[in-house]
Amino acid sequence: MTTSTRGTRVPAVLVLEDGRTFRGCAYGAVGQTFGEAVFSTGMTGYQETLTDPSYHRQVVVMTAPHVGNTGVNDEDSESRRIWVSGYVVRDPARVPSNWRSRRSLDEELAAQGVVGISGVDTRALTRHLRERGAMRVGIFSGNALPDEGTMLAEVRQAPEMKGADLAAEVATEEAYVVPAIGPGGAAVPVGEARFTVAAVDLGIKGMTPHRMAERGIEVHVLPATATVDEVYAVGPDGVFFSNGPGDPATADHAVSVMRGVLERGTPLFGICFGNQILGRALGFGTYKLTYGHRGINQPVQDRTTGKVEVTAHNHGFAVDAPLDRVCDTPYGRAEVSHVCLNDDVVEGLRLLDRPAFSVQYHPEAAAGPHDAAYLFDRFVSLMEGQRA
Ligand SMILES: NC(=O)CC[C@H](N)C(=O)O
Repeated sequence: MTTSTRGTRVPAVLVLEDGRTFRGCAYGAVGQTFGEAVFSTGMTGYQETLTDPSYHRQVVVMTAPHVGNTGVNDEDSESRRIWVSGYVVRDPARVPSNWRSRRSLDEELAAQGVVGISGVDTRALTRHLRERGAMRVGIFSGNALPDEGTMLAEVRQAPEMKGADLAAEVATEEAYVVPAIGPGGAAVPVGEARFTVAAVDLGIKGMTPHRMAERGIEVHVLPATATVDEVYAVGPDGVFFSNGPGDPATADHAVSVMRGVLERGTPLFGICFGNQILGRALGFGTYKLTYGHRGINQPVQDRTTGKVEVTAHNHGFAVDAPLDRVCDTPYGRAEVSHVCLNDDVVEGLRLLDRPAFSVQYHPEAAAGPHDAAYLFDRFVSLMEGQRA
């Protein structure tokens, strides 16, 4: 049973695995929770962040001081539920105000059993994570809290993100179809779309099939466990691998399915986890970033055009591929197509001899920015090229 903390001041404490603690008030559900502490720098889009399945098992610290101002609506969620395991804010809105708002963020977190904490100096916490790196954390709230030694011991027993295999925990169990959208916004009958795409769901966000549907693509979303035969059973013109939670080093099944697609030469597009899986399929390694990229204003350069885009990110791992040369892989030549201008992290991969590419960031970004939406058009061009 969870209760909302609205109007009350239930004490809460956040305990990092290195022993640093922050005190505040309960926000959302009262109880205790654990996860990996990460910070997001997005000033808007908290509903999309909370419902992004890639945040499964992460406690998200918002650097924007005011959160919850526009409440929660019935339209903007990226999936069926909130996935963050905990939520840390400085100064939540007391009264949400927006014409679409249906309930307050505090009520929504409580209704979904998500434990949060407010009144935290999120700037100090973010600086700490930036210096020491993402680490395990616990939030404990209630009128009778355990002593600090007990809380710290519990945090240190929680599972780490490195080595976590989480995609199957968030992905759909049943395949489903997102129909193409025709002129005037009408759904195109199944089977009559311009293109069919098999989308392997590793934690897909709702906006991704929508962005494809808008381009005349019928999207068959398949469970994370789908086999190469199941992918080809939908008769795809292209195959897509989604974003998702956890450590890409554990995604062996997805890597082997992707290799099956690369062998057949079907147009392939990957986003975020999908980019890391393409990296692995080509023989590159992946590694954990110190504190990751999360937010909606990260500068990325498309090295094929030289253009810089402002982009949405949510990743804690990255592909280890050389920036300065074209590499020979089992599937022909490959290169790093996109790079983050803040820290030179690999943000995209492109094959030169096969119709396959991927990006580490989010061209579908629902709260925006939309600078990278052209990547969906690139995927369409690859499918057109294959037909010609
Ligand atoms: N959004 C994603 O797909 C994240 C991929 C992976 N879980 C990471 O943290 O890097």
